[in-house]
Amino acid sequence: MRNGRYYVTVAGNIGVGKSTLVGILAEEFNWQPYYELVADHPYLDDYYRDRERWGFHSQIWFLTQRYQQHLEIADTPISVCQDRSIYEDYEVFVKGLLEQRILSHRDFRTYRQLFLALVQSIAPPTLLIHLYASVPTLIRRINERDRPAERAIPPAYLEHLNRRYDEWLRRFELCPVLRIETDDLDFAHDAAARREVVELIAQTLGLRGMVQERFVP
Ligand SMILES: Nc1ncnc2c1ncn2[C@@H]1O[C@H](COP(=O)(O)OP(=O)(O)OP(=O)(O)O)[C@@H](O)[C@H]1O
Repeated sequence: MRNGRYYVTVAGNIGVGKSTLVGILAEEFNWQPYYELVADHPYLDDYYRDRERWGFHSQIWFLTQRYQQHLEIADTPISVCQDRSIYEDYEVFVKGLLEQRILSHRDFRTYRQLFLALVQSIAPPTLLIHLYASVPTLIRRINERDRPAERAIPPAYLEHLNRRYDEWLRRFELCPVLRIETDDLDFAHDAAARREVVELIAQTLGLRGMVQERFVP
């Protein structure tokens, strides 16, 4: 806890349940939620048409939005929970684009310089929650949500992202990491699973007594 408030960030693959969990934490603990901004992305259509041409522009847009959100979080006087952090932009997505040769080494180095300069001024989270699900589960959840742009996401890409998350989080040392396996933990629809996940996070943060009180019928 920094200055008497928690900053919890939720990391994980597409459709794993990050925004669902952020909503739950905001409700349970009265924290300020911060969701991912994807609307109004001015490069997205161009990017899907020609990834090599627009990948760098698109990532700079994401980085700018995320940095602004981190500044807002730093200014928020109460505890916050965040759907994806700036670290994932670089460690999972940008490094992934380099690996897939969508981003050139030259653009990658430029991005990295900017990223490293920006993160220097950002306070690390109190806790990073890594939500994990296997690819078949991710596909089921993405289909359930049914966003047109996501219908064509190849399973191999979700697998690649799962690998990138694991590789990154093995090295991550900025704050404690709580990994939650969600294949058999449906906190979106099942009240008992929701209680279980809230309790686990509360215990991890040392909030246990407070949560138990909330559960008294
Ligand atoms: N633990 C869970 N078990 C089963 N279904 C879940 C679980 N968590 C979320 N869902 C369902 O999966 C879908 C995706 O959830 P959500 O939008 O929270 O994912 P996300 O990680 O925020 O995705 P993205 O980053 O792509 O926006 C929703 O339909 C949600 O109800």
